[in-house]
Amino acid sequence: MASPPSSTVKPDSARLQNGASGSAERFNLDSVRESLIRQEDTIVFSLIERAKFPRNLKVYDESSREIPGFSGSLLQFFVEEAEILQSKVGRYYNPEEHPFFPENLPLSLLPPYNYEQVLHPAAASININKKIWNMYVYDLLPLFAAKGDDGNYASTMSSDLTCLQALSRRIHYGLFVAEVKYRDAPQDYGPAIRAQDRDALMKLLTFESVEEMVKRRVEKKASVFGQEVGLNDSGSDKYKIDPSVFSHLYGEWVMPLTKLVQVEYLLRRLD
Ligand SMILES: O=C(O)C(=O)C[C@]1(C(=O)O)C=C[C@@H](O)C=C1
Repeated sequence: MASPPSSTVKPDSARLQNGASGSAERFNLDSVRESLIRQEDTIVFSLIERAKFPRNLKVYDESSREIPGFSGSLLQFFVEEAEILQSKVGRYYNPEEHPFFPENLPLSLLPPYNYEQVLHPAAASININKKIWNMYVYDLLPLFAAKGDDGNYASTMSSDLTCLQALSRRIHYGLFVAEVKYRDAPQDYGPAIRAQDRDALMKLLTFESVEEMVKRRVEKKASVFGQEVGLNDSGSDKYKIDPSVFSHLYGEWVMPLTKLVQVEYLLRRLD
């Protein structure tokens, strides 16, 4: 596998909005990867927080009729209402943010912040949050949340919202990764885009050595951040979440979905 390309984008030609990296100065493959690395911390911390509560299956029951006039799960109600509020204060002006329930979101009551537009307008049509939702609720939660019900539904859903938004932000960050890669090598990506060749695009944007590093790093972060800390020992082998859950999460879902976002974006990059 060839070593990952380094970016040739001039810093002034495109500035990344204030993203998770906190940097508005550079837009290149290194800065985009730095943001992905920082977002790992957010994801690890948010899942550790969710692990304080048991599964609380009632929250995810789509046939429940708990909320008068609403058909769907308690979590669907909670996230929809949270997004309405967050939209009113401008969350979705940020091109890094993607709502789970984009239908009928109210306009912001605040004036838009002038985020630097580095993405092709086609980015606005890409939202894979339904896949992210199903992955989180049906695949990921059973891997780390203890069986049981403690009735703490509101706190559980608050944690779920934080996890879902962190995962969605990370996975849709593939839009920025793809834009950098295209700008770095239009001569490589152009023919595959014009041929609408998904497989060729997937091959071009995949770096297996980077993926291996990412999996090892998230597992290590989970073992550091999630370790039970006592005063009398130098470290324990008890963790709030089994660290291998994180390498599995990234290997099976986070990176494949980030790559799917990259392919979807690149396919439309020359529209
Ligand atoms: O770092 C990159 O080049 C990316 O495209 C990001 C990412 C990831 O999701 O972490 C995805 C695909 C690559 O194979 C390696 C890593």
